[in-house]
Amino acid sequence: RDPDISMATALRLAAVARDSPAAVSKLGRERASLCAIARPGGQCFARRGLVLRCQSGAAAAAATISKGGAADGAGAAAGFTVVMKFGGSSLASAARMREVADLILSFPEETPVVVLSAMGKTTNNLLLAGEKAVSCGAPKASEINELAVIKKLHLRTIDELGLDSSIVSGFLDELEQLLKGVAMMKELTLRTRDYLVSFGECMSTRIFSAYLNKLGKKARQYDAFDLGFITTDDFTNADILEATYPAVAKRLHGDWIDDPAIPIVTGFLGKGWKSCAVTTLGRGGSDLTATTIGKALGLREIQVWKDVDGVLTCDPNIYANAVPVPYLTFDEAAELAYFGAQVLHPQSMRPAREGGIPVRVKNSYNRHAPGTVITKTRDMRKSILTSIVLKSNITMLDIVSTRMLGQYGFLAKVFSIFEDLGISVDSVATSEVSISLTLDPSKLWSRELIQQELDHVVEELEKIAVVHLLQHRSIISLIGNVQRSSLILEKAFNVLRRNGVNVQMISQGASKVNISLVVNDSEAKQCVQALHSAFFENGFLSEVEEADLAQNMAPVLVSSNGAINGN
Ligand SMILES: Nc1ncnc2c1ncn2[C@@H]1O[C@H](COP(=O)(O)OP(=O)(O)O)[C@@H](O)[C@H]1O
Ligand SMILES: N[C@@H](CC(=O)OP(=O)(O)O)C(=O)O
Repeated sequence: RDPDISMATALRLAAVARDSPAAVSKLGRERASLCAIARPGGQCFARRGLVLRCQSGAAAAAATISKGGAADGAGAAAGFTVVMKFGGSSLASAARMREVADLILSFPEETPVVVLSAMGKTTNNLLLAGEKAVSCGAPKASEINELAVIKKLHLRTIDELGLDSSIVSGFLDELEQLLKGVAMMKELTLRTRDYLVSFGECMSTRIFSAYLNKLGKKARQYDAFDLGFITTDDFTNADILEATYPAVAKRLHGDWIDDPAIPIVTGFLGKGWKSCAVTTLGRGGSDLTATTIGKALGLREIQVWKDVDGVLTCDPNIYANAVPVPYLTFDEAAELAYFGAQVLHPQSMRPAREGGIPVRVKNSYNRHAPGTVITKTRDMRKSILTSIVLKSNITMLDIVSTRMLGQYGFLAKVFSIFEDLGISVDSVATSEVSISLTLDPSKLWSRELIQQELDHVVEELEKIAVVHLLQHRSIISLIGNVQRSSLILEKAFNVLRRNGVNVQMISQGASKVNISLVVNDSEAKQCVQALHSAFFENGFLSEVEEADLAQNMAPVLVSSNGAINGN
């Protein structure tokens, strides 16, 4: 009976009224009013500055619901409930687009914002086409095989969905012109590369939006760079800036009020704040687009639909016995992604964590599988090891001080060299006179001159240390419960010793959920398989659970007279 509540509060109440009627059953007529507010029409009045007065029957107490309200109510205010993101694997053909449309329409109770990646392997093909254009010469640019593959896929999809080819023909012509331009210039800058790959998402979203409209479900296409996604100007790996959240909320919300239609947004893309050019958020960046929209609109849930039954205990391409992990925390998911699990973009958990919005990883090929739910906290009591991640082809540096500098002078100097060269370090293990570390391959891969760069790092470090550069190494990351680290390490080293594998570096933070082990590339896959069978397939986890249970019960016996005896 609050006489004056904000729209955001009203919407939260409305959501409770709609989603859990039992919790508000005593409200009777008020519940009906609240449910009405949850409908798009109800919310529009308040958003436009009009005031809703909720009269409660005989009691005549009224609640005034006025515009007010924080950004966290914006999405709900416009009626949006979830973000549904579909990756390239979910959108590889016309048949898959039909499936995805059917999937979205199978949730009539939801009003989604849809985020799409490029169709199938289009991003890879665009990148390959760009690289070929650099060296093929302008007359040959039109004949690049990947260009033909991209044209064929999009035109066939359009045809099979019964749409008009004009939806993509302009993009395909411009793409060919762009490749000719690259061929003429004989160079592909990072900025041009981002513009080039943006064609994938620009076309997939236009096709899908037209298809939904054809089915009679009103949809509206958005290019993220026009929607308000403002980023740094770090082409190929841009960061989303704070201004994005209110801008995206305002635009989606305003458009919905004027003319409700399901937004179909390009994933992966943004607009550089200085250059105003198209930027991309790093490979797999559509996950980040989805979580950013989820936070901007304060939605109930962010769904990322993939081609696997959720986040699995390891990469199914490395080991087919991988099984889904039902629950993860944002920290675990971020660590997993950062250390190489392709299933999620490394930065994508940040907006979801900040907005406190659950992320659900689902399989668009198996929609009834429960998937993985990622939240801020989860019950860790039974958790030991959650997932094993492999990051291959990394470079390790073994740096031993020549003792020219004191201990902290040495560490400071080593890290300042990496800072000067703009190279990120992944994992570190250190003693008083030596440091072993691994370098972030994604930072190196995005550059052309990897070997020269590494030589330069070594040259700089050799001024103060003896340096061994060790290539073709892999990091195996054990993502698990930090409280059980001794148990995880005991088991892991047992397995590795039995397999004759020598661990070359180990790194574990104090509070982190990740233990990283460095081994040779050549033995890494076999290690992951052996570790997976030992932890997940041989009843180990249930054995530990039983042992824990026995241990917790054994020491404390309650006698019949109620006295407690330690044992
Ligand atoms: N731990 C893991 N759990 C699930 N999938 C993983 C894992 N590690 C790697 N993958 C790979 O990630 C793929 C899904 O991610 P991605 O290709 O980015 O999907 P999408 O393109 O649909 O967004 C899976 O097909 C699988 O091969
Ligand atoms: N199409 C981009 C962005 C993306 O997120 O793709 P996917 O959702 O298919 O991983 C890429 O391939 O990197």
